[in-house]
Amino acid sequence: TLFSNKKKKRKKICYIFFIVVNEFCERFSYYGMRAVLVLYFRYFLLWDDDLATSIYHAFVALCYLTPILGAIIADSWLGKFKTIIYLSIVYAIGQVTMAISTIHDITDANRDGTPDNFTFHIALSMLGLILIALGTGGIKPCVAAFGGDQFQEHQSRQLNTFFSVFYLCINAGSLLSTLITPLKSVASTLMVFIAGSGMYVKTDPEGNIMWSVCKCIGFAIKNRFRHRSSSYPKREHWMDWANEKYDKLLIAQIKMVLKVLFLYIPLPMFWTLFDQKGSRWTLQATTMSGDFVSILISTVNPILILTLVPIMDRLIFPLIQKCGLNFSPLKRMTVGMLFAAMAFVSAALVQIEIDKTLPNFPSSSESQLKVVNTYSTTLNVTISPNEHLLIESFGSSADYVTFDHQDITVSLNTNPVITKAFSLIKGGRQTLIIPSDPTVMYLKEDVKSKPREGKNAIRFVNGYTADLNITNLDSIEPSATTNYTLVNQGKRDFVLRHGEQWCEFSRKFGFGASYTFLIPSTVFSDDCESITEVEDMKPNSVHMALQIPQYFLITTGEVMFSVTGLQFSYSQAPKNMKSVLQAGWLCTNAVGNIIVLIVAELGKLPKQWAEYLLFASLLVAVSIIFSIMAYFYTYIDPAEIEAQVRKEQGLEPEEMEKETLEMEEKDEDQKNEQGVKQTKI
Ligand SMILES: CC(C)C[C@H](NC(=O)CN)C(=O)O
Repeated sequence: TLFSNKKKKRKKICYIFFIVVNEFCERFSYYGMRAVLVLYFRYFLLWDDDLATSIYHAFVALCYLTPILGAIIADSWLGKFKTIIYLSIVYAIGQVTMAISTIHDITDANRDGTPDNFTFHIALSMLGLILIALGTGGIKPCVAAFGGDQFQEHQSRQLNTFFSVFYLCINAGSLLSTLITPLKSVASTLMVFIAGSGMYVKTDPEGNIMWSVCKCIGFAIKNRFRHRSSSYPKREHWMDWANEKYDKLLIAQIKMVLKVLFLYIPLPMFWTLFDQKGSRWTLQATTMSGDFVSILISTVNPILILTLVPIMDRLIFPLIQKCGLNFSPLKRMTVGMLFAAMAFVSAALVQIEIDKTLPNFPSSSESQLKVVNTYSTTLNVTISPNEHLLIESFGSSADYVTFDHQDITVSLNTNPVITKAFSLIKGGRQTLIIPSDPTVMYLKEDVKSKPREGKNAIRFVNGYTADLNITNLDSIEPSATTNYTLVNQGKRDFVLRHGEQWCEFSRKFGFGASYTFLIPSTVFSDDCESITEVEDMKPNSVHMALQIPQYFLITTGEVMFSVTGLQFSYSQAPKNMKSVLQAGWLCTNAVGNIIVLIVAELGKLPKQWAEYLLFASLLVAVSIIFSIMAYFYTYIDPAEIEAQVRKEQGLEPEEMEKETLEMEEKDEDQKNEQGVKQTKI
């Protein structure tokens, strides 16, 4: 017996391995594609930021809505195994379609590197994304539930470990996703999953269960309405009004599912905060310093998951249990929400620090102006009505001057005095460039937000007497100013050239700054030494490491909330509705994403830190509501309830046991048979 038990255990580990590796590969493919999706929208389809982010969030929301479809197909029709196989094929077709849509040569007849027919590429990529959403979302509830199905009722500890390992694989897949192409991994996902085919415990679908559930609920509501008079005796539960027509077992199962779904109502709020990691927090990082921005953003969450899940499972939860505290799943989820709220408080504190260092940008009714002087002497600049600035040659005004009107007149104390009228841009920042011939002074528009991704915006004013060529820039005419170019952090070299003459100019950049470099007429004679710099925007000074606490808190929250939610959704579902409840759980994520979309569309509070605090407070309020709901929730053992109802229906426990035994024996025979077949092959 000992030998055969060990053998069974080893066999189980083996086929669980196929399932978790399958999840690893699938997440690998999904996150690998998702990581480059916004870039594809921005730089291939040439969409603007807003459209790219909206479509991205809509796609993510769709990926977490389609699980309902997958669950219906699995529980009512194909069974989980076949659903996973077929929808994985749809998934792979989606990835191929998406890949084809990125080949610009298909419509680039004139070979200029730009597609000629954007509509074709957009249509193809949208089709690809829909297929991917259908594939990834459709299989998601089935894989988790299918994994759970491999365990027997008494194996609840192993089941919990399975879900933790399953979650680890999700995150290991997402962590490594950038290294291997997504396409290969969909194919390997399928192969890994099929490889374990002969070993799995496959539960059969029980007819069109979803349709029966809807009909049963509809009947209960109608029947309750028909018997609304007080002369009819009350029933314990409103679903009991379906007793006249529907099987008691089905009614009991629906009650279990509805109880859990009701509990899910407040949960999207957690995901609303969680999913802002990828939007608001990423933007916050671009206003900070530190050279690990992209690495931090894409890897910190999965790395923390890989560390925290084992720590929680092996250390924290057992320790809490040893202290005699009952840290039930719903309590864990509540604490998870509170951690996410704390993460947002931490983000607000970081934001307050950042705000102290941010430039004072103009409001929508204001205009800001700075003056740069490349004239040969110091100038006294008067900006009507009462702004007087003294600006050295090849220098600038100390900071931007803010005006609440747009029409200004500028006078220079040259001989004769030069006066010129300008109209400033409302809500904009501009620089008045005074060239060597001040009569042609002109306005140049400046950046009015922090350069993206911690880059630096730089431009040059040519005070040299002839055209100049600067590395990577078009040639600049005398007295002209280039447009901004974005440069990365670190040391950058520029070569300035005019005919045979040249000199090299080096500059070390930080993060998120903006500079105007003034090139004097002596530039070649002093080997670029005399180039002066005007700091239009200071580099970021709050270090990105300050974001680590908020990532740590939200990931701790995720481990408590999400891993537990996954286990809870499986354990509280009746056998024939496991995928449906998994889908319901994933839908809370979709709704959370939709809320992010709506919030982004509605705009933000004037202060970002206030918005973070608002979200934190909302989640605390929601977690209080959830804890009250959880207090009234009684954990159930679906199998026990089903057995009890069966017993009440007259099916003797012995018969049931016999039935189960027969099924188990059948399963075992089937597996042995397949094992023999495989060995023969
Ligand atoms: C809604 C899911 C549980 C999301 C999950 N994401 C992560 O684990 C991210 N740390 C996924 O399945 O991708």
